[in-house]
Amino acid sequence: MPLRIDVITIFPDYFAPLQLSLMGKAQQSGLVTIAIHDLREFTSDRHRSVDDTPYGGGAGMVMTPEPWGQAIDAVVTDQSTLIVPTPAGKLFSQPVAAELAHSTHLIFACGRYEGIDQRVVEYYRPRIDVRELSIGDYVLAGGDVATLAMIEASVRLVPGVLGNPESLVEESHQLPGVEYPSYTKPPTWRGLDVPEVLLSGHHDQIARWRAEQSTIRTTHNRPDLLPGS
Ligand SMILES: CN1CCC[C@H](Cn2ccc3ccc(-c4n[nH]c(N)c4C#N)cc32)C1
Repeated sequence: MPLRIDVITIFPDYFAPLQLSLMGKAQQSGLVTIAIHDLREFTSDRHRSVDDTPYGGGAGMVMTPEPWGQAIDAVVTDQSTLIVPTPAGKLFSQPVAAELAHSTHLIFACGRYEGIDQRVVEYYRPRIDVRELSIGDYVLAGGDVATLAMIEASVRLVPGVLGNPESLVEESHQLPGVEYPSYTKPPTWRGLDVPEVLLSGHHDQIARWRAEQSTIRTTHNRPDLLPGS
């Protein structure tokens, strides 16, 4: 059963990249089906409006609930998971990507303006799995880029999508922390040599060096990922 993904957005063109590279191949292979829906197709006024002023005042506009209700109702099943990208959401992570990769049906609601009327989440929460997710502690202009990131991170984990499953095995055995540095030909580039141990053929020494490099990089760049931190 392929993973089905429905994306609802006011900027369908944002998702053209999903036809390229790994995501495109995953769709061609039938492992994943991705459909993009223009929210404005679900409006009923001649201006095809999707936003209005916020109750309680405040800057900006809020996306009105009815177009979202119409659009989600058009694709939802009892197997659906509704993903709502928002800076207020739980942090998206590799374990979450792995969960989504094993879902049956994902619906991404890409908000804009100041976000989507909260009653959309409240309406679907008793009916299906609803997840408000954030891709990081910075503010984007909408949920579209976050949706692209979450789709790519999740779909690459769908069995059969990655040509070489070995890379997933290596990734899953990744020490707590960041990856070691990678090198390829030429052995010397602009006077800079590849670390000798990588040319030695001594796999135990290479594994030890890579683990050391991962720890050094994690300590410098991401001490929060160190064990016991
Ligand atoms: C000034 N306002 C503040 C609230 C959000 C407004 C823009 N916006 C509207 C919809 C929407 C969806 C996601 C995100 C977002 N930002 N950062 C992340 N990690 C996200 C994720 N996932 C941002 C969004 C801008």
